[in-house]
This record gives sequence, C-alpha cells and structure tokens, in this order.
Amino acid sequence: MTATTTGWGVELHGVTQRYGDVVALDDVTLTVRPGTITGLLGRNGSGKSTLASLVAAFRRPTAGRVLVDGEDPWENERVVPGVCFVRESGDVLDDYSLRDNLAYVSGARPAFSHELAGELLDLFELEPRRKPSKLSRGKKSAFGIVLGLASRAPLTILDEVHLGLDAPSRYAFYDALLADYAEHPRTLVLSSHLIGEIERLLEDVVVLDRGRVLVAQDAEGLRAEGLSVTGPADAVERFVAGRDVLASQRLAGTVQTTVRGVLTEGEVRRARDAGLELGPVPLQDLFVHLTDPQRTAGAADASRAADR
Ligand SMILES: Nc1ncnc2c1ncn2[C@@H]1O[C@H](COP(=O)(O)OP(=O)(O)OP(=O)(O)O)[C@@H](O)[C@H]1O
Repeated sequence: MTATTTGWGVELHGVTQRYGDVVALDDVTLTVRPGTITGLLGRNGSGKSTLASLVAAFRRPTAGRVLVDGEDPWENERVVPGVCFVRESGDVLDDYSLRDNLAYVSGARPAFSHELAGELLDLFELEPRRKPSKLSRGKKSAFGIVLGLASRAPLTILDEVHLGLDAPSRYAFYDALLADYAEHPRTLVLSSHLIGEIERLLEDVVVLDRGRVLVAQDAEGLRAEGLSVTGPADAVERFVAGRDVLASQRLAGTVQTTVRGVLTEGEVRRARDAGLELGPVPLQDLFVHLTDPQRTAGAADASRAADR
C-alpha cells in the first residue's frame, strides 16, 4: 500500500446484521465514494455503529457482502491496515502512555504521520506522558481523534468521536480534519448527531433509519431537496397540495411549511407571484423531519405492503 492517495470506496450489497432477534441492519445496499467525506447519520439505534463495525471487519454480516476497496475486508491482510475505525469508547491501551499508544498504532498504520500526531497533541493540549485511563472523557475523545487523523488511513471511520469534547475542541477538530483532508485526500466517514456542526464538512450523506437506508446521496443535492415555503395559509396550502410535506407550523394567518422536492423555474415564479417566501432548510431540520417516527413508520408499512 502506498501513502494515502484518493482513499478507498466502500460497497454494501444486501447486508443484514442480526443480534439474536434484533435486526440491526436490514438488507442494506449503499456505496461510499472514494475520496469523500460522508456523514453517517441516523437516530439512536438506527444501525450506524453496526455498519461501521462491519466495514472495519470487527464482525461479519449475517448476510450480504461488504467490499472495501473492492475486497471483502474480513481477515484481509491488505485491507485491514488501511481501515481506521475510531469509536468514542476509545480502543486504546489504557495503562500505557499516549506516547506508547502512538508508537503502537503507528507500527500498524503504513501512512501514520508523527508530525500531524504531534500537532494534534498540542492542539488538544494532551501531554504524551499521561495514560488514557487518567484522562477526562473529552481528552480521551481528543486522543482518539489524534490516532484517527494521524493514521491517514485510506478509509477512516470516526464514530461519534466528538462526544465529551467541548465546543472549542469540536471546532478545532473539524478545522484540523478539513485542513489535513485537503492536503491528504482520503475517504472519511463521520458519524455524529451534531449535524448542524458537521454539515459543512460533508460531501455525501447516508441516513439510516431502523436498520434501513433512508437517504444516500450528495449533501448538496439533499439540501436542495428541502424547501421552506412561508406565506398566507391559503396560498401555502394551495401551493404545497400534492407535494411531500415534511412539516408545517401555523402562526395566526401565516404558515411555514417544509417540503421535499426540487421546484422548476416556473414553480418558483408561481410561488413568488402568490406572495410566498421560499428558503433553504438546514440539513439538521431536514434530518429531523425525514426521521420523524410517524413518517418513517408510514413509509415502512408501504414498503412492506409493496414487498408482499
Ligand atoms: N452487540 C449487540 N448485541 C445486541 N444488540 C445490539 C448489539 N449492538 C447493537 N445492537 C442493537 O442493534 C441496533 C443498532 O445498534 P447500533 O449501535 O448499530 O446503532 P447506532 O445507530 O450506532 O446507535 P447510537 O446512535 O445510539 O449509537 C440497536 O437496536 C441495538 O440495540
């Protein structure tokens, strides 16, 4: 393996993961494009960590195929060193110093950058002599980030690594990630519930819901699909009739509605002529509406009925 180039892609084909009676992933098919930053989003228990652990070959799927850079990662000597999976729980040697942990990880990661590791230790004010077991939760998360970014693996999966980090440290992390990604392009998968904070980083978005893929597309395209329509109640209602309405709020005679779908130029003109205000919808809001249990339960029922 050479130092990181454009990163590795991931493919899942019909992947199901069961834990006893629990179906954590249900027939998931998706692609992560090489050389992109992909957000892996979903509500609690939707299957994000399970998906990440299959890609990192921490476990084998109950059914289906996982491919990393075109190959099954399971016990794959070429692929495994190129996949860096950092979990909030922190897979570190708790009773060894940070310095020893870095030495251990760098031995297993062909593209490891000691220079970047040093910069990130300084950034997060981590003392190399300390042991992870003696660090606060936030500092331990920060050390996971140091290992994940300094590994410069062709595929890096950061699963909720921001947990415990205070806001300045999270923003320092986002900036460091973007700066290093710009210089050393690779594939990064970020799982986080703080969508508003990470959305500027994301090129692609995968949203899981109860083990199924709800959305898998480029972030720009997804943003363009969310539209806020505000105006007099009757005009808004006429305009959104027949559209996919995600949410609606009424304040006196004014209604603000969030719809999914892209408008034609003619429709935009018609909306403006009717006195309606059109605006973007933040990704976080779109996510909340799309994963609304009432909405997704309806969609799941429809999909089951279609399968019968
Ligand atoms: N080792 C396990 N044994 C049994 N059930 C599990 C195991 N790991 C996960 N699950 C179940 O599988 C489902 C998916 O869990 P997973 O941890 O993948 O979700 P997640 O999206 O990462 O959740 P969160 O955002 O809360 O971390 C949940 O119902 C969870 O309870």
